[in-house]
Amino acid sequence: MRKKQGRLTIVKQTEVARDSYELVLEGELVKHMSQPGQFLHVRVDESEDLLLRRPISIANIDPEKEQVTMIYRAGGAGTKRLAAQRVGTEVDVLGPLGQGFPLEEAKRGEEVLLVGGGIGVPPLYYLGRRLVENGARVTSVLGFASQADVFYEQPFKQLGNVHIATADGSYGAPGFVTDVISQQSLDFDVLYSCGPTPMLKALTARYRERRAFISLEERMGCGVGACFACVCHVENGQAHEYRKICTDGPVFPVGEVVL
Ligand SMILES: Cc1cc2nc3c(=O)[nH]c(=O)nc-3n(C[C@H](O)[C@H](O)[C@H](O)COP(=O)(O)OP(=O)(O)OC[C@H]3O[C@@H](n4cnc5c(N)ncnc54)[C@H](O)[C@@H]3O)c2cc1C
Ligand code: FES
Repeated sequence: MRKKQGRLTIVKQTEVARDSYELVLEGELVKHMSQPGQFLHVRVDESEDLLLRRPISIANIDPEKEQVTMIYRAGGAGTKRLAAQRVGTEVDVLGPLGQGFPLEEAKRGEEVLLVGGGIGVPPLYYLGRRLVENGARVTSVLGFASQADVFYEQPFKQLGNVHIATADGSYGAPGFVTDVISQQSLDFDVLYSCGPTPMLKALTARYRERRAFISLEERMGCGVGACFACVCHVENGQAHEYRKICTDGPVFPVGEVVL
């Protein structure tokens, strides 16, 4: 597939939780974006010291306005630089990249469980919107470190039932998303998840035999299949069998790759 790259203009940049920003970009490149779970590779600014792009998931798309929303945590040098960019600034974006969540796996009327942790929550919002449009019934379980980190509870509530968990117990249920799933006896036809590796490992251990899909947000370099920084091994595969998270993923069927 031909690489897509363009300059998008910042039309909104708001802090939605502690050190977490909702960034809305506008421009022609957005017309190529439609698959939930794909990501954009963002050049945070034009300075020489931050040449490496940062991968950030698509959290929402408004095709009519040609706007894409991302939600990111400003944790390191690059994302902090991005958070300092103001409305009206142009940002260099490569994408959409990767293989997103398979929407067709959830049929009309089926129960879908969205399980997100921290910066893994954003791509599940656009996924949930598309699933609801397709007639699936969506329940979301969203985990955060603390109350100050919680974002997008209301938008998710518009899609269906929402359960929030915080690790320190300051909001919602105390503990992890997996605790909530057990306590509430939540079941599903299809599960989609994105979040930290320990969470994805726990879900894989439980739901290996189920219709479940996980998105990996851990390792990335070039974003386009050229550098091998994102390689992961296939479960029970030969030593030479691998997948590239950037081009084969970031979404994989549960149990396909070694976490
Ligand atoms: C497919 C994908 C989707 C993602 N979606 C989101 C999202 O929607 N919201 C969000 O907040 N974060 C997301 N991330 C994580 C985000 O890319 C990292 O938090 C970010 O790159 C860290 O950059 P930094 O400038 O804060 O840190 P720095 O420490 O300055 O980063 C240094 C280098 O390491 C890389 N790096 C560091 N941590 C990560 C990481 N966890 N994943 C990938 N590369 C990393 C950076 O890209 C950069 O090249 C996603 C990651 C991937 C792979
Ligand atoms: S990030 Fe370079 S090959 Fe995947």
